[in-house]
Amino acid sequence: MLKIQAEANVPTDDGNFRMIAVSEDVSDWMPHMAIIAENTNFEEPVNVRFHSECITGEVFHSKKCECGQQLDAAMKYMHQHGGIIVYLRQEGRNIGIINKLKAYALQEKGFDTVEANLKLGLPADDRNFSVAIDILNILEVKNINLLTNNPEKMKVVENSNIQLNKRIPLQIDSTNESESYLKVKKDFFGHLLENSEEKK
Ligand SMILES: Nc1nc2c(ncn2[C@@H]2O[C@H](COP(=O)(O)OP(=O)(O)OP(=O)(O)O)[C@@H](O)[C@H]2O)c(=O)[nH]1
Ligand SMILES: [Zn+2]
Repeated sequence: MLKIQAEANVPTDDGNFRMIAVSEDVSDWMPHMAIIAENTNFEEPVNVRFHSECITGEVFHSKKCECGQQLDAAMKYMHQHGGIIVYLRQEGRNIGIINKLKAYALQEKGFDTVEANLKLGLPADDRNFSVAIDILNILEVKNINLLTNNPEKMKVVENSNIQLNKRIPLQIDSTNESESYLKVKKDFFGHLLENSEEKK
């Protein structure tokens, strides 16, 4: 059963967060994390971000995707308004870093982010967000504002016991390197992304 294995307060550049490791087994070296801003008010709808791991973007600042900037923006948002980042160990839309790098190698040959996964015999997106719902239940969160552009994440909340009060967009402007990736997110996955021109 999924449970809290350990928790502690951690100061960051974006304020203080309670960092909680959640897994089924205490020997799990890659537990999911819930990080809770210190000003979070559980009596009101809680700002929540479900964030899937992306070591290339978050740690090494890859320009191929916007994951690192989304995580930074989410931390700043939670610091300002209160809220929780549920950090899910779903590297590469849950195909793992080895397969993601294999997919990147195919992307160098011209395949897009979806085609590359399929070419490897893997699903375009192998994530299941029900674990994020389980984590919110462990934290006794009942009503949320979800920071996302991904309609799949919204669907999961709508089909759960947790109330979705509203969506808060978390859009990062595209760069030359991320433009085609974000276009596939919009066209194939139906992400709620506005074009930069439309935004102006
Ligand atoms: N397989 C694969 N995964 C990728 C690629 N680029 C980024 N990712 C992964 O895509 C995932 C993006 O996760 P999120 O930012 O939580 O979610 P999202 O589906 O983009 O939805 P948002 O909530 O709108 O950001 C991470 O797990 C990344 O590692 C790629 O080219 N191939
Ligand atoms: Zn990424």
